[in-house]
Amino acid sequence: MAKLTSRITNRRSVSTSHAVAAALASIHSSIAFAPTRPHPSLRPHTQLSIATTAPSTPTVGNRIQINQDYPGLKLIHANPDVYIIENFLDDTSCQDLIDRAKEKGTSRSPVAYAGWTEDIKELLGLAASGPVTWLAILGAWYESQGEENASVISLVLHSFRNYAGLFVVAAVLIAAFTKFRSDELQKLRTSSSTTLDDLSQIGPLNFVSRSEDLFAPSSSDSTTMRAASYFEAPTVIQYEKDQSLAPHYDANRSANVEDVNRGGQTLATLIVYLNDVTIGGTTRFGKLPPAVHDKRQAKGSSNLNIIPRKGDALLFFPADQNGVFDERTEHEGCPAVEEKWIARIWRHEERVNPPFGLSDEVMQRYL
Ligand SMILES: O=C(O)CCC(=O)C(=O)O
Ligand SMILES: [Fe+2]
Repeated sequence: MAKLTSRITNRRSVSTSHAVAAALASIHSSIAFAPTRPHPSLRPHTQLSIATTAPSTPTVGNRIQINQDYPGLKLIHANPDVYIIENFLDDTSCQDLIDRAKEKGTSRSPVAYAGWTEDIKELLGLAASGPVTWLAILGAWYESQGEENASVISLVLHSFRNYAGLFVVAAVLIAAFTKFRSDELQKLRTSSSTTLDDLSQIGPLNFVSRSEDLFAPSSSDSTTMRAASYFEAPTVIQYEKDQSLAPHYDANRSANVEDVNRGGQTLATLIVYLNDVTIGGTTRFGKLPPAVHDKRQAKGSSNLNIIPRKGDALLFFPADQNGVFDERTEHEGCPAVEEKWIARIWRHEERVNPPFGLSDEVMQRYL
């Protein structure tokens, strides 16, 4: 034991461990881990991608342009902009969307763990720069105690070997934690839903064509693709009593990696309420103040909290025109007391190819 103590205070041992630490640090920095941020809080995001985390926000810029002359468009919160569009869909279209969803059959709404790639990188980075490195060095130093002629070289070699083993263990534990987290997220969304991409039907057709008019690029926009190219196919969502969607973000801070097949970042969310709801089932924005003068604002709520009214649409922008995540748009579907039906279109940053988006043939034929 005396030998151990003398070695640990020995100058050469200290500088050796510094050298090993520096060597190991250079290994994991060359793997280019993301810089570490405060540990994320668990939040849902739905694919509906439910976002688990609010990012450290770079400045949010302007939202995408919309047709400001769209009939019935009413701004109920400015910066971030939230609009209501009265009578966006007629009763027949609302009922058709419900009937088509029932006909196709709905299933438990999926929840994707948005930001999982960033979270894994971050956790691996934290583990690698902290416990993995120090345990590797400590283990190597401990092993060297048993050796007759322990040298700096053997200490370094032991440290590298330990580092590799511990890194694999950390990666396995982080993967298991990520899977657990992903399973937990599923509980935060209890509705059922389906997508409708058959535009020969009146409900989906009217929803998509009106959304095209709303999102149509202005004349100053150089975009040549038609507006519906950027849409995910409409999703119809049913909430039965007590079903809800916990606070979440529709944007994904890792959209450029995780949502490449879905057109990248979600730049706008358009929700149409398909039936009247007199109690419960409101759409609440927990970071925004109430729209006190609007009749759709839930009375007594200290946040922007919209009462579903058949045919009305709600429009907001989860990210700016460059895809920068806007954490102020966090929102939730409050627990339903009465049955609630909505239809949703997400407008993405890029073309959304089938099967998530609409095919060129369908758009040319029906729109
Ligand atoms: O049900 C609601 O009111 C909100 C739905 C929603 O946020 C979504 O589908 O992303
Ligand atoms: Fe949402």
